[in-house]
Amino acid sequence: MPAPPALSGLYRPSLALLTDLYQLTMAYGYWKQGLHEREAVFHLYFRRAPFEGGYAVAAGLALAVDYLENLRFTQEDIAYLASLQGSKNGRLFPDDFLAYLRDLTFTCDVDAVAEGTVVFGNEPLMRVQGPLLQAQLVETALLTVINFQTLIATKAARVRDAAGPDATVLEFGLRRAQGPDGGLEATRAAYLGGADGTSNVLAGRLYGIPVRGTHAHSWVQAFGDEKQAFAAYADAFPDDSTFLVDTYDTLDGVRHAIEVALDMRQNGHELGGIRLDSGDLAYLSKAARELLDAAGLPNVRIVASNDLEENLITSLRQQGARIDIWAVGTQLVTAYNQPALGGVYKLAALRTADGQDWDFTLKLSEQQAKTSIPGILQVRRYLGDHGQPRADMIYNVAAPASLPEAPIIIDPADLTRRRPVHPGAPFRDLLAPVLRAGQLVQPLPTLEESRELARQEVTSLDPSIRRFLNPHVYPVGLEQPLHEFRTQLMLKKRPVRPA
Ligand SMILES: Nc1ncnc2c1ncn2[C@@H]1O[C@H](COP(=O)(O)OP(=O)(O)OP(=O)(O)O)[C@@H](O)[C@H]1O
Ligand SMILES: O=P(O)(O)OC[C@H]1O[C@H](OP(=O)(O)OP(=O)(O)O)[C@H](O)[C@@H]1O
Ligand SMILES: O=C(O)c1cccnc1
Repeated sequence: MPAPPALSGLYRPSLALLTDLYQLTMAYGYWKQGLHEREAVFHLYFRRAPFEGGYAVAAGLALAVDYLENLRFTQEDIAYLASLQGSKNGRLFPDDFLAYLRDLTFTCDVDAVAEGTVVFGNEPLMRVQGPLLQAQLVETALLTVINFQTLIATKAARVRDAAGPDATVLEFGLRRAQGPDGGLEATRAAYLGGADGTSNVLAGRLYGIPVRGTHAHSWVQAFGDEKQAFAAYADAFPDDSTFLVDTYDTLDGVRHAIEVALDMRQNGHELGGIRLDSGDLAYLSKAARELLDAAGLPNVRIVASNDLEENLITSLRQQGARIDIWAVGTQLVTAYNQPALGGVYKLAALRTADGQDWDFTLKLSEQQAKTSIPGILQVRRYLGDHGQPRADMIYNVAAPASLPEAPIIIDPADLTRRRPVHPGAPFRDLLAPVLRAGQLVQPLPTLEESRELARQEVTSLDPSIRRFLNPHVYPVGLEQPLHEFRTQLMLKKRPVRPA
């Protein structure tokens, strides 16, 4: 089944109004000042990996591109904007500006990190270069898409890592997600990050994600007794049954499942699995495994659910739990322990008025870590002998200085953290052309391909970076000349006040 990234068509033909009002008021202001065509460069990045983890998995590019390619203000959008009143009872936007918006299409260049790539704080996941009005206008939608996708893909990668490569991870979160769109898009990101399937049927239909499921407690309650309920389910799905065994007493439930499984076998069918949804999952899974094995049912798989997340899965595995399938809902789709990724979108360069040169721009902050990075940025990833990421260097592609053989990278938040890059180390640049003048350069990877990339990328990371507790900080830094340039700019912009 084809898997279209269907964000734009999902709710309405246009998502042009999926923005904060200030993007539109700034757009009008730029247009009025004649600045709307001035070439600008923005970068999208986050400052800290989520969940106090050592990395994030970049996700959402296909959805972002779908939004950008379909960015049009429809007649209805324009009519709505025309209806907005300013506080003096006049129209907020005049007709000539709305006529300009009506004809607007997205013509910027976009360079981005491929979905599934592991990424770290401060490095751009996306660079948007083009007319100031357009590059600014898309900020909010790009952030809402990339922040959420990257957050959930990262959570899923952690769950997958905890479950181990041989286990199956299912995402069961729709009912407790942040609304219909939160549920749908979380499923996409969870699959990209490492889940194997979902209970979410619309996500299956839209994104081609395998759909899986068992049955609810209500199914058992609806029948006179548990065994009867299992038999009825097996009657409906003789080759696709997983029985939920904990409605009354889990181990009694396992015994009833075994009785029905043996009856099924008489008719040439095999029970697929049982699901445990409460109690001590380590103890119960071991006890259930013993009962199933003793009954000659070693292939019946044990599914566990109940507020699972990566730390609990790690603990259950350490306790020797015999769980084959981890069904993870709420904690995954809501990113329960960190419900937002703080990705930002910052202006970093603007053409000079004569169009010949660049003004590199900076947003200062009281905290050095929050001061933005000026330039037209690229990320160079240096690799170890086995292709494993060793260090990332952010550099300015518009600065003519040639990169030395063994550059020094400097932590943007702490200039005392400097690190030479191993001379001659292999590298690759992470930001690749995606759109040129608003047109797709080449087809994007499929969701399956991005998922496979995420798996390879996460497993290529050193375990010290992957661990959940106090992970090792992966080195990310500015190339020395960029660091020096940024420092000069910071000093220039920060006024010296008398003591
Ligand atoms: N062996 C274990 N070690 C650590 N945590 C466990 C273990 N077994 C289960 N848990 C987790 O403990 C939490 C509490 O589970 P428990 O079934 O006791 O309570 P509950 O969720 O309130 O039950 P119910 O779903 O029946 O209301 C759940 O998140 C569950 O996944
Ligand atoms: O715990 P989560 O990780 O969010 O996983 C999803 C949960 O949703 C279901 O419970 P619910 O009580 O809604 O329905 P049920 O009667 O089918 O168990 C399921 O049994 C899981 O416990
Ligand atoms: O199929 C299931 O078992 C399921 C689906 C969603 C939520 N909880 C369980």
